[in-house]
Amino acid sequence: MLFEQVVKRYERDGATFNAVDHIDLSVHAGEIFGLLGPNGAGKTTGIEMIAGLRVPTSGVVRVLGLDPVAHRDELRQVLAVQPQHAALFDQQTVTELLRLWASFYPKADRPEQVIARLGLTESANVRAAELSGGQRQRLLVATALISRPRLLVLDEPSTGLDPSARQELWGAVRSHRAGGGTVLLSTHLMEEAAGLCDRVAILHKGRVVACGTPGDLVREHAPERQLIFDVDPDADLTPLRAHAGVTHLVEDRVNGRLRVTLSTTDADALLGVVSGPLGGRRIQVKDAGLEGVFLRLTGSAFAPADEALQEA
Ligand SMILES: Nc1ncnc2c1ncn2[C@@H]1O[C@H](COP(=O)(O)OP(=O)(O)OP(=O)(O)O)[C@@H](O)[C@H]1O
Repeated sequence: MLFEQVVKRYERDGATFNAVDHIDLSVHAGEIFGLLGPNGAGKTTGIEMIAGLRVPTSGVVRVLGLDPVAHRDELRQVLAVQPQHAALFDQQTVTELLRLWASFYPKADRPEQVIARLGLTESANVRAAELSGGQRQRLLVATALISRPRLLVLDEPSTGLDPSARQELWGAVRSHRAGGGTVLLSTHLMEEAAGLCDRVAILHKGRVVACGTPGDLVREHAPERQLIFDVDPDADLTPLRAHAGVTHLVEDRVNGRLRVTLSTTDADALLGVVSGPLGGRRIQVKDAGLEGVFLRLTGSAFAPADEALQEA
């Protein structure tokens, strides 16, 4: 999947703006690629251009070598998109709907297999209208998975899923990749981006502000770590304050002890000082992680998992 200088311009209140603003992006065969960005960053607009549902204002979009607008019918055989919202035939059961979907594709998976993989077995005979939000979301993902597409595109697939359903979804995504498929997904969940995706692009106001493996992005944009520990109240913190790798240090009195929280680019060396001469106890080390990268580059926090659950 390739984007070259892609622009999508919309009109709002009589003015135009670029919801997607000169994006270059390539997703390699066999990877799980995550699109992250605050609300309104342009993720869905990008996904809809991949699906051929929106025409770029300018630039080039290629999906598996094809132009999604000109070759939509051809692409439909090898690309599947799970939209954020979709109308389903509400009177059909989960199994009936998936049988119908499977019948459109020559090499589709068996409905029972996809149902089991996404933890929908207990809902197999439930009509779509009667599914819970999370079950309906899994059914949407199932309709995309069943055709065994070369490129699977998921728009916020974890929305509304509880933690165990999320694990099942991630298992299904990984096994799609293991079977040779490529996956592009948008997400608001840090855990999903960091744990599931091989590479991620962070979008902000229609632009790609960073792209790479989660590990590389953390090393490049948020290398600091936090050390939190307790010491005796009369401990001498001068060596820590003087250390070139310490960027921030805060002291709090907690139950007669001194609680120190510091940010550092040199956690390994400082750990030696804290646990050795300084006699630090209850030492915790925290990474800024992808969350730190996101915060630094977009100015917004990732939605906490609970909030993402409530969105459904
Ligand atoms: N048809 C449209 N006409 C005008 N503006 C639009 C249209 N569709 C989307 N937008 C605007 O374009 C911007 C990007 O929207 P988009 O839905 O692509 O963002 P997103 O990153 O998917 O957001 P979210 O995380 O909230 O789903 C937003 O400001 C949105 O309001």
